[in-house]
Amino acid sequence: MLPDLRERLQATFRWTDVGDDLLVSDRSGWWRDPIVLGSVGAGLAGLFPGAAPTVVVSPEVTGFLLGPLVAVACDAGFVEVYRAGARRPTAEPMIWADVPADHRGDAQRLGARRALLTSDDRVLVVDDWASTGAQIRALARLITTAGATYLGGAVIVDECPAAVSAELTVRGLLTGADL
Ligand SMILES: O=P(O)(O)OC[C@H]1O[C@H](OP(=O)(O)OP(=O)(O)O)[C@H](O)[C@@H]1O
Repeated sequence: MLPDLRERLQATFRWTDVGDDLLVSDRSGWWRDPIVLGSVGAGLAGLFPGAAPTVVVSPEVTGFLLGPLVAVACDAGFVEVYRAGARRPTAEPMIWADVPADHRGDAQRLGARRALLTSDDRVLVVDDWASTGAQIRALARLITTAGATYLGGAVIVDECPAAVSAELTVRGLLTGADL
């Protein structure tokens, strides 16, 4: 299944030329494609065979689409991670982790509801893309601060430097070079 999924992810991805020699990724074709949507959850879960996560954690916004697909494939639950300032504050107590600079060079704070992660949890971070790894690094810190076990990061595209992927146990279905 995996070679077909990889090919399908490549076939349904586009770069959009926004001028000034700048290309931005258009990932919407992945979600529009029933085959990708139906198989990407199991595909990402399969990057961590035997890991048996109890919870999948993903940042908004794309992670809210992708994370639950992986959670279902793992028989795990799902916890949302919000970006500070992106919406009205969450009412429940939160646990936060700072991202000094993301792939755009912007600082961020990522937060999850404190009560949803416990020392019994084995947590898999899921996202569509890892670029510098800064957000996954912050999420790993958030998870361990909560007392839970960080298993790694499963992403569709891993374009982190190899040392960063190894440090953070990031595994991808595709590399940046595949696109
Ligand atoms: O490895 P990093 O440098 O931390 O970058 C990775 C992040 O960048 C993208 O998010 P984006 O900010 O584009 O938000 P989105 O989820 O709304 O697409 C992607 O979905 C990851 O969350």
